[in-house]
Amino acid sequence: MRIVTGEEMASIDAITMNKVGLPGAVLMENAGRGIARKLLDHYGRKRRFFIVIGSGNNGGDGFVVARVLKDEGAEVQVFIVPEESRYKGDAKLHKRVFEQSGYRWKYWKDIESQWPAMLYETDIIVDALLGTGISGQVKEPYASVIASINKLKNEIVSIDLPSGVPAGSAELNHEAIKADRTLTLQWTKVSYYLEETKPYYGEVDVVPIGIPPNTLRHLASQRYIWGKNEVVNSWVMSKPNAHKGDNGRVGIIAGSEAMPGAAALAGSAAVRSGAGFTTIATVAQNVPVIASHVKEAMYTIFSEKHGYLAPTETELAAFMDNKQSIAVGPGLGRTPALTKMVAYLLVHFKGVLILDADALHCLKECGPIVQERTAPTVITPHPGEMAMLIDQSVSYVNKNRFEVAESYAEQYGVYVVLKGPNTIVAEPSGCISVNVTGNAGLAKGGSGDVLTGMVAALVARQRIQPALSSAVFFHGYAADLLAKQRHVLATITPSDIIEHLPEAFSIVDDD
Ligand SMILES: NC(=O)C1=CN([C@@H]2O[C@H](COP(=O)(O)OP(=O)(O)OC[C@H]3O[C@@H](n4cnc5c(N)ncnc54)[C@H](OP(=O)(O)O)[C@@H]3O)[C@@H](O)[C@H]2O)[C@@H](O)CC1
Ligand SMILES: [K+]
Repeated sequence: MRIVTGEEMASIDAITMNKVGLPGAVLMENAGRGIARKLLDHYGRKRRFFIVIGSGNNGGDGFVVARVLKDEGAEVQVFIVPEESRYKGDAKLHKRVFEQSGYRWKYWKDIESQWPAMLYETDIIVDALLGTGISGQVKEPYASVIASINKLKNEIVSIDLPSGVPAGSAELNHEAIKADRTLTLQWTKVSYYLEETKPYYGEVDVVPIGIPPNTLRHLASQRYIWGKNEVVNSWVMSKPNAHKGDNGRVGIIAGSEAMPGAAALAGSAAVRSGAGFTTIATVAQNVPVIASHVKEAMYTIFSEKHGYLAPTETELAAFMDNKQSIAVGPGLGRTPALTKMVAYLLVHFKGVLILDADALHCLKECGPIVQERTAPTVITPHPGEMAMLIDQSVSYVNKNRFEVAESYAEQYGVYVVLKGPNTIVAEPSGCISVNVTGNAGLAKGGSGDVLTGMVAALVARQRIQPALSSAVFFHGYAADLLAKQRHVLATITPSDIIEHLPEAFSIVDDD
């Protein structure tokens, strides 16, 4: 499933109309009919609908919804916001079809003074004011209509997107509809995955409108949702007679005297995610503690300085040998020795190198080496670490997650796993996949260490892009399974996530 901006949606609509030959009025009929069907299925015919309609094609969808609901016997009141003369094209056509079906609309401005009272007698407000065609700040009279609707307690369902919310960005410094549900057309929009705009959408459901998949080849951007189907379809099963070497040799360089837990979590997650051999490199005094938690791993003791790892090149060279992937970062602390270690691994390690947590802070100094590296490099920053890497604020990163991840991946030739709600995986090619699993239970120290271990295990035995996106999926999916069982998100711990990985992985039935 693709994720699009308003401009992209408009260009695919235009290609469908002009090159494929499917008229816009048919797409609008499909859209309105699909939405009406969802409304009837969800709320039933006995509910009272109040549809507010704007002047563009989103309003045109509203006329189709109103007609189909009325045809089905539902109680529907229809109000238009602009002057009647503003309608043109497909919206004008469907306004006429609505009228010629024997149905009537009223002007919003004529009922404005009584409408809060009218709405007490209404169950559901359908918002067909503005869609993907909005530009700039919401103007009057739309701004006042939106503000009035938001004050009510009625259930609000938006068509395509909540009116006022831009489709492709989080630029929102004006009033926008706060929907309970959004029935979005054909594909979800970028702003649904951005922290600032997501809450406006409420629950989201996708309504196909009959755009042929073939038209997608005209889309330059490649943003996808990575869901259960993608995980299952891309998963490479272990051979029935596999031996442990076939399942990947994974190295985890993690932990310092004060932070043994990060190494235990990352190592344990790698083991639970199916790594054939997991070797944890850490400081000597940590080994008994970590080994009591991760019995299946092997241990390498690196030289240290004041309780922090400071391996020699010989130690690093020996550790790299035979490994398909190495993750470095969790619990290491930011030391000059870490920068040297990261630089050495970037140059000499020929497998997949995953840089996380403290190791990310070395990247700014190692930029040119990263660009020269031919083996895959993966970085797993949270928004704060991403902001540090590009010298921007966290809020800038949150508002521009897609662009930030994509441009860093392309510039440095790395795979960026930008964490947060709806974690993004950006490939150096510009392809982006977005995760839809996970919940607030993951917002805890240690949760990132678990993901790092999972990533290290999966990239060692699967193709890199599906491995990254699927690791993120399983991490969130385990949290969702826990949420279903316990309901209290705050009580979910990273160790619980690791324990629930077998259940999460069961969707790929890898036995
Ligand atoms: N055939 C198709 O293409 C299909 C499209 N589809 C549907 O169409 C939607 C996109 O339609 P669209 O492009 O007509 O834009 P849309 O969001 O309805 O509104 C644009 C109008 O709003 C106004 N306006 C703009 N900015 C404003 C502002 N800041 N503040 C206030 N008003 C503002 C401006 O009106 P004006 O002021 O010029 O009267 C402008 O004309 C899409 O989301 C989907 O629902 C589906 O039916 C499938 C087929
Ligand atoms: K809308």
